Amino acid sequence: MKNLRSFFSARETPFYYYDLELLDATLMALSSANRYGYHVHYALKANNNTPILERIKKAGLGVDCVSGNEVKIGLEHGFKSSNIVLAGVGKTDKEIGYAIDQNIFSFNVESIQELEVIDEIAGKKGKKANVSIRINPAIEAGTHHYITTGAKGNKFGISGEQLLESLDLLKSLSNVHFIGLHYHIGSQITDLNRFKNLCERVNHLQKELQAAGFSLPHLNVGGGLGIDYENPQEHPIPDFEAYFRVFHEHLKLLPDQEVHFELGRSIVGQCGTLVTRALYLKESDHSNFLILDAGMTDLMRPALYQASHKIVSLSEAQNTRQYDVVGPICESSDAFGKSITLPETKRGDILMICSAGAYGETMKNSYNARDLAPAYYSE
Ligand SMILES: Cc1ncc(COP(=O)(O)O)c(C=O)c1O
Ligand SMILES: N[C@@H](CCCC[NH3+])C(=O)O
Repeated sequence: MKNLRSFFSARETPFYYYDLELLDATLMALSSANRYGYHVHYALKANNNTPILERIKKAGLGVDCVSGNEVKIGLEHGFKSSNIVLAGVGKTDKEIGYAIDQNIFSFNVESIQELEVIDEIAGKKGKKANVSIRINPAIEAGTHHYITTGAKGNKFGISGEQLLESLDLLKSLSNVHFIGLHYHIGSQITDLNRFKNLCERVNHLQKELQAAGFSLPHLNVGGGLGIDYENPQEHPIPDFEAYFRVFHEHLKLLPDQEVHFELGRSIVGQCGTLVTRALYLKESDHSNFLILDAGMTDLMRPALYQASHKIVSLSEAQNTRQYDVVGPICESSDAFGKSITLPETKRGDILMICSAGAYGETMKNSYNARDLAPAYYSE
């Protein structure tokens, strides 16, 4: 911590700091837990910084993208097009055309109309596009409702029934190759039973598809494994062993069927920290405010999902106090936590907002004409 304190103190705040050794250790743990030959695609939306992507590529992962630009970033960082999947409910014709030109591994198709558009665009190019159909299994992920994606009423994918009703159409489209099913039920899922429920839904639909004469070579079960935001120091690496075991034990695979995952947060979440300084302290009748120079423009998750990130103070004070920790943005939702116990803090003290590696920088913005926080790395 001593070295970090001087590294942090010498720099203008706020900024992101990444522990690349922790990222490497996380990638090692992921790879040793994957004893089943699963294909893991990194969800690039979680963090697309070059040093991070370089390590992920070196570890042999593919990428999961949600826009043409993300496909481009993946390719520019050396990921093979045969290891790239593209999801998204609103793919534009331009993005579809680009991904077809790049020969990506598969489109994760989110509506019947999109399927027809991909078929048409591929036909014009004289190509055949691989497609997996994204299924909304209508199960609860037990996470904040803004980050469930496979529950009733979510915009993602189509129902299993809709797929079964569309099989004749699928057979009739000559420019798409129906290779698999795709699922992703949500993010920051800590109850592994939710994934067991997913496996049961997958098994059920696979049985119906087989009865209809479809044996698909690929199954993509998405990502969503959560991290420990409360105790990041105690649990810096998620339990990938237990996670993969759920799928190994509960998925009923067809002979030679390949399984794909799309993990984001669990790979990069814990290696990133938002480093900030105390700007002002202000007591009112109701609150004791600690006003930071980092805010919701740097890390949006607390304002958007009432998410809580552990705050660590580098103050050396012995006594503690409770603070309402807020940012400088002109929004009352710009707060990192209420009644947080911290060492007594004074203007200029450095604080770390932990577990900010995933959906931190990729969601940062310049509202209030703010500067974008830069990134530094442990190497
Ligand atoms: C389609 C898709 N795949 C994968 C992910 C990655 O999720 P996570 O970062 O929770 O692993 C997301 C984000 O929720 C997603 O929307
Ligand atoms: N952005 C969300 C996760 C959603 C990912 C995309 N479906 C978060 O910060 O937790």
